Amino acid sequence: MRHEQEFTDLLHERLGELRAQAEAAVREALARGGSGFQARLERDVLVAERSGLLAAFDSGEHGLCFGRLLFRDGRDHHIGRIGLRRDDEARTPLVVDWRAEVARPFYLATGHAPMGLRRRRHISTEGRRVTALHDELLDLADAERTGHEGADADAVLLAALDAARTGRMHDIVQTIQAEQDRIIRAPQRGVLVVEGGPGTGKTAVALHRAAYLLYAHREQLAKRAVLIVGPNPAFLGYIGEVLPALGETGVLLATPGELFPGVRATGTDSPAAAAVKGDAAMAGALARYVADRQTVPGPALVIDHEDGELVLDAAIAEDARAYARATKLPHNLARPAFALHVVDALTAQLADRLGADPFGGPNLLGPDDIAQLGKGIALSREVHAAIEELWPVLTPQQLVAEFLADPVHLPEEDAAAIRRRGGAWTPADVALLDEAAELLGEDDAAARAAAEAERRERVAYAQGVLDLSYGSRTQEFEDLDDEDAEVLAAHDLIDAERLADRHEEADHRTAAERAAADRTWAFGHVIVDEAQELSAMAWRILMRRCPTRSMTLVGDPAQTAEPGGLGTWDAILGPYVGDRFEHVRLGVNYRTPAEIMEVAAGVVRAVEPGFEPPRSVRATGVRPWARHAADLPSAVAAAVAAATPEVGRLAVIAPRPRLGALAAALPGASAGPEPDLTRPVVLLDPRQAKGLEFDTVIVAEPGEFATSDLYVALTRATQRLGVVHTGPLPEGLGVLEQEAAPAAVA
Ligand SMILES: Nc1ncnc2c1ncn2[C@@H]1O[C@H](COP(=O)(O)OP(=O)(O)OP(=O)(O)O)[C@@H](O)[C@H]1O
Repeated sequence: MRHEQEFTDLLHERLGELRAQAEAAVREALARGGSGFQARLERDVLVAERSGLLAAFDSGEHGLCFGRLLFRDGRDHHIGRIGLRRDDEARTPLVVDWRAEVARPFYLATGHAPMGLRRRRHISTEGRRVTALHDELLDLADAERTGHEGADADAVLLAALDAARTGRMHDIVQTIQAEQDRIIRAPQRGVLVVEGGPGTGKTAVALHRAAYLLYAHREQLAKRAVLIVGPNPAFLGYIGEVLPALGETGVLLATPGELFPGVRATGTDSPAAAAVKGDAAMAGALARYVADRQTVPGPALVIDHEDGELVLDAAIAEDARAYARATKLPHNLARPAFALHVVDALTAQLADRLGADPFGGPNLLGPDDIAQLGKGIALSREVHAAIEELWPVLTPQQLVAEFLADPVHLPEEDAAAIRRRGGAWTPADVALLDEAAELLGEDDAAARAAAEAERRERVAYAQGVLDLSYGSRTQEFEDLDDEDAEVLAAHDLIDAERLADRHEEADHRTAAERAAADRTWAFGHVIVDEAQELSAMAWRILMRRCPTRSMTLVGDPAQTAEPGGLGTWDAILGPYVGDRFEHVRLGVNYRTPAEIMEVAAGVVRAVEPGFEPPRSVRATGVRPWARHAADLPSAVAAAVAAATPEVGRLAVIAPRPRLGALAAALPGASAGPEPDLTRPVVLLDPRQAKGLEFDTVIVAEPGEFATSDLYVALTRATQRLGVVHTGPLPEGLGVLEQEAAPAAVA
């Protein structure tokens, strides 16, 4: 213990030195000022690079070193959240980044396959203090004893699983399991589907995979950024601290409704409307709708022009339209071809009339005269108005709003489900907007200008960095040392492409920030959580954002609830990659104790007899309970009062129509569209509860849940589950022990 404490102290000392160096470099660069493009560029590069280092050092504050590998050949490595090296000539590693290849035995070695290990040590810390050691002997011939050899190698894992929840997901670098490690480090290329039941660590694995890929392919991914798509804002808040805690910031977190820059999808669709809008048929309907806007006049348009009347008839418009469509360009980009053709035709018409030889000879106008006529026509406001009428310039917003007001090319029933005049955009509309933007060839100029204006308003980045380093001084840094110099030096480096893009005004934004403002951004890797929920139309957006198809898709078909959800992975991926995707399964549930999982599985088995849930890694001996009540809100309030733990979090999960009454009965609970999950009591509907977890869960009126929603709700608890109902219990929950109401209410 003393030795590991001394070593930890040394690491924190080194981290402090490195932090001080990075801060000094930033401050010096900013003070240097300098004018001119080159000077500013250099300063930017340095500031960005050092700020990346500072972020990594910050992440090393807690649990900097959590493991040690002692090899049979004498090698001895400490493993940490980030890597640090000594300040000697050889830059000797002090602690190795958990993602480095040499750290792998920490996660994979077993007694059967020790990978050269003699001993594996788990080091538990609180702040800078080493609190416990757990040694596993992998070489039984090893006679050395430290007194920390554990009979139970899973003690560290079980302690993590039992810990009270905080409303924020934590990283699992200390306890990644072998099956998870293989997924985290799977090759970057291609589509990897990770499937598993509730609590099998799909989300945790996806996030650690992002961290791993950013480490292993730093140069490429710092440039292109990683996109992580999650089902709702509360979920993104829940997972948002994991990657920063691992020192990674090159990631954009978004819901599918946030993928169209400049649009905030605050509206909601009925399930029927969401299903129609999510269907792949929508792409065809929109394409035909755009084609409808490329019109030919019924009666010819007669245009007043200074040199005489011009007649734009159906024949001219049809020819021009065929010509423009043949370019295969999107609508707005093909319009100049249409306009050109119309202007040429009208010019020929005018020239025929003005230059006609009364004696029947060839036209009297020369090429220059005709060119002059053409110029006049091309500049004519009336001609422009006629072209605009036949082939208007369209924005995605305008097109989709008009389409929704009067949907066409759909069966009447579908059209009726989505018909809407005005109102806020919904998440399902975002997929339509993106589709429209593709069809129209909108160049995003407006969105870019808006993003740029926002950027200018922000406090200067460089000043922000300085403030950050000063601000954090008050917290007294642990001295961390900087790991693998090569890793950290490459951290967040500004890439050549970005430099080349620079104009007079430097662009301080990270790749992730720039990606957020750019509809056409191609991400280096895309991770989709709760992937089973996405509609065919939402997949179209994601595939456009990831032309390399380097993707990790995470989901559980048994938890599918969205009406537009697609079902099988073959159906989802077939149109994009055929059958060329990897499919892996996680089978151990780390969240839900066996007692609760058994009940949840029973609910699914009632409709799907052969259903096999993931195996719970632990049992708590605490049985879930049910309570029949006359009045739901007061019974739930009493159950919450009786169950709220001193530490940890409690969630009440109820059908959406019940939330209002329950919120009134639970004044202390956080509720609404974006609840604060760090509060002791949270009130959610089952969709909001997706992906989250709480120490205690109370499910209200389970008879009103759809089966998949109920399965989600029942599997959110890490410790205790209760059910309060006024109506009958759904099949499968009858096994619950009925409990009397708490004394105060009874
Ligand atoms: N190797 C591990 N060590 C420690 N904790 C783990 C490990 N794997 C998973 N967990 C924990 O188990 C819980 C469930 O993980 P996670 O949320 O990633 O599961 P999931 O498969 O996404 O679940 P769901 O489908 O229900 O959303 C989390 O608290 C996570 O931190």
